[in-house]
Amino acid sequence: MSAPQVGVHESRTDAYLALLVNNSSSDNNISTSSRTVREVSYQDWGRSANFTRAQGAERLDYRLFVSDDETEHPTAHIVAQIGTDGTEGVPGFVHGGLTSTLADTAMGNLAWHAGYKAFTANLNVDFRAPLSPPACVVVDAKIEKTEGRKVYLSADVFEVQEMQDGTLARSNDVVAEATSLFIVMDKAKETAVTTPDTAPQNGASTPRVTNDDIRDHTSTCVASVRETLFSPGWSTIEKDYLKTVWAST
Ligand SMILES: CCCCCCCCCCCCCC(=O)SCCNC(=O)CCNC(=O)[C@H](O)C(C)(C)COP(=O)(O)OP(=O)(O)OC[C@H]1O[C@@H](n2cnc3c(N)ncnc32)[C@H](O)[C@@H]1OP(=O)(O)O
Repeated sequence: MSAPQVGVHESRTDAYLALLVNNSSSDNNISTSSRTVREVSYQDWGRSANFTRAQGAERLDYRLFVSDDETEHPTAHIVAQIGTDGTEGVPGFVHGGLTSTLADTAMGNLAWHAGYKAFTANLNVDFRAPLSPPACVVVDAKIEKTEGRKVYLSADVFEVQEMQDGTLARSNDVVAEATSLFIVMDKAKETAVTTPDTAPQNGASTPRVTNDDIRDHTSTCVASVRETLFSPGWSTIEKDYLKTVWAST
């Protein structure tokens, strides 16, 4: 397994990633220290015009991980920051479509990485608690079952909260619960799917978030979370967790 390709959010999102491992519980079997995950790099898609990547630090940024072990039950995980620019539905609250998109993205990618070239045919989302931007969330997706061309998946969205002592923790209260049915495409449709090599180049005009973008971020809440994540303490913890999560590091 090759080392993860780290992006500009290395310090922050790797700290979030630690939460995937740190907050294991009996009812959440994906977050065990024995599970290895690998990051699905933005680079893996070349410059494809991926909708969720056409955002910015003030809107949405995330990293995607899929389990990399030889398991019958692969999982996918997203750690995301939802900014304050254009992310609201009801004023003051994150648009449910954005939350749904993150769930769909985690489930869709899981399906594809498990070998199912499939479309979302049906997506159900129960919004359990409101989310206020800026927010940090973790999405955990898994495959429930498959029947012929049908792939049934589920995803839970949890908020990452900053504790009084400045540490981060994943809330046990779910923000949203999603279920979906993906249908493996028939051969005719398969030929229409652009691969990273042939994808349109319009992604080239999509600016990647830079460290300057992050530093320029003016939201006090996000700034506070960011400060925590960039702190030296987190760097140490991050390395320890990376050793656990990525066997090769
Ligand atoms: C290199 C790595 C790249 C990785 C990239 C990862 C990208 C990840 C992207 C991230 C995520 C983003 C993801 C995205 O954005 S996917 C994009 C958004 N989704 C779409 O555009 C899908 C649009 N719909 C269609 O194309 C067709 O309707 C599909 C393909 C879904 C089925 O049409 P098709 O003609 O092929 O199939 P069929 O009609 O013969 O039906 C077959 C069976 O399925 C059952 N059925 C059908 N629909 C439904 C339904 N709604 N509820 C319940 N059941 C349904 C149907 O009854 C039948 O069952 P049965 O009679 O056999 O029992």
